[in-house]
Amino acid sequence: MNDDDIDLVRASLERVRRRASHVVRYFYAHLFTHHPHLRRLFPAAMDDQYERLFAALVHVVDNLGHPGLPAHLAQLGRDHRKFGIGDDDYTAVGESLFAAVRYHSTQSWDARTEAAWLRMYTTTAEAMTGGAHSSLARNEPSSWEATVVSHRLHGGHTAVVRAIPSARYPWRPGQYATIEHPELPGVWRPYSLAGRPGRDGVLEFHIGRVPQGLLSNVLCDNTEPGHILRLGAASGSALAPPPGTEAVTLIAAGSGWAPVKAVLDELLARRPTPRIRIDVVARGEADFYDGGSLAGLLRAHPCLSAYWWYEERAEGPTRAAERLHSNLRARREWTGETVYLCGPVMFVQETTELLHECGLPAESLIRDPLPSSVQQRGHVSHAEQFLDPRPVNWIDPDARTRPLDLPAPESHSESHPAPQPEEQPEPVPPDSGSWFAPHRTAGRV
Ligand SMILES: NC(=O)C1=CN([C@@H]2O[C@H](COP(=O)(O)OP(=O)(O)OC[C@H]3O[C@@H](n4cnc5c(N)ncnc54)[C@H](O)[C@@H]3O)[C@@H](O)[C@H]2O)C=CC1
Repeated sequence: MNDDDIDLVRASLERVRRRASHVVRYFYAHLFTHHPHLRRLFPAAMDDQYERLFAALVHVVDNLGHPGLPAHLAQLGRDHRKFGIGDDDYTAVGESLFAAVRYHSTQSWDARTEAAWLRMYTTTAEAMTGGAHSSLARNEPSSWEATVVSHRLHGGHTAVVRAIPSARYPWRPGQYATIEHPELPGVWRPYSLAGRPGRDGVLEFHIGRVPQGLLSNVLCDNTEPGHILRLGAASGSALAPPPGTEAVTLIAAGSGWAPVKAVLDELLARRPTPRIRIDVVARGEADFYDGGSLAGLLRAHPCLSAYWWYEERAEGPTRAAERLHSNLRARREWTGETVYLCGPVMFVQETTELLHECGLPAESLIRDPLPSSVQQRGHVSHAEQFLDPRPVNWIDPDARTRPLDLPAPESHSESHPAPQPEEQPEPVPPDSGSWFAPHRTAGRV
């Protein structure tokens, strides 16, 4: 497809974007009417699926022409083998997609637009089926069964689940796996792989509870050793900093610690080992659920220093992040440093902006690998978000409205001294009260 095609498809999608929820409902109605056998591939409750489909479509269209898109689609096709879909099903999906966009485009749909959509969809489907065929040629399973060997729930909100797959499960630090639980057939969600690949074959996942969430809450509350989960192929980029990196800062908030832990394990196995600083942001002092394993690593590796940032009682939920940000701002030297960052979407975005302001080059920042379809929970227009605001994913909604009357910012640490910036950090501005604004909604898995 050429640049004209890309422009036509983007313009056409932009026109139907504000009616996203109608488009996806029409799409599924069309698909299930004409191909009823495909209904079994989807969960019983489809609400979340509506958002995910449109977000995935927007993600592809936004990235048309990007050199990384074919590899991403091939990986998606490999992962879609877990649904048991064949090449013909891609044709069926394409027909329903065109029908849905055409129906909602009314007068703006013409022969040129249709031809551009056809070329876009054919290229996309070929890249996905190509990925599925190569995976089949390598004799990979279409999905893996994994038996839960341990389950620990921390602070009532984050579970560390360890499971052993029935066959070798290839993955690299920074990647994620989609999981299906027997209690929720057809509901798949991605979770980062933590720990080190290959050591004992056991896979580790950190699952945060999500208000009104489905799979995350079942994995927190109704999962125990012996349960069998199903996993899709490991996906996403392998994100460890390049070999030869001398200084690395790893920043994790909440269960964003999972991929950071995997990257950390890989870095610690390197010789020479880089100098590593870790900043962990958590809701409260007791809420860093994996402190025990980090404390062990700190004792064993002198190249490592770690800092805990957490909210005090009665503080707003972004105060720990603000204190970390003041500290990052006060750190003068970013040359030669590689930073890996993972956590709630808004936290990642704000920290990214701050690091760039501090002079960290864009290429030195490695960010959360989760695809935007997962992070953004639906790429809808501002108007639609305003009319249908998403819940803010915070465990204690009242905490957001408490007045903030706080002492000067300070940092907290365990095992190692608190970071002492050379200069006083800038005072933290009072909470602007914008926590409820729709654009600040944090995405969750
Ligand atoms: N579980 C996993 O495998 C992975 C999870 N993630 C993401 O990490 C996040 C972790 O969620 P939880 O553990 O529930 O984290 P959380 O909700 O407990 O947040 C952790 C900390 O991040 C800061 N924070 C939260 N929202 C913020 C905001 N809007 N602005 C500034 N700072 C904010 C707060 O200081 C908070 O203490 C989720 O969004 C998830 O999508 C990312 C990659 C992997």
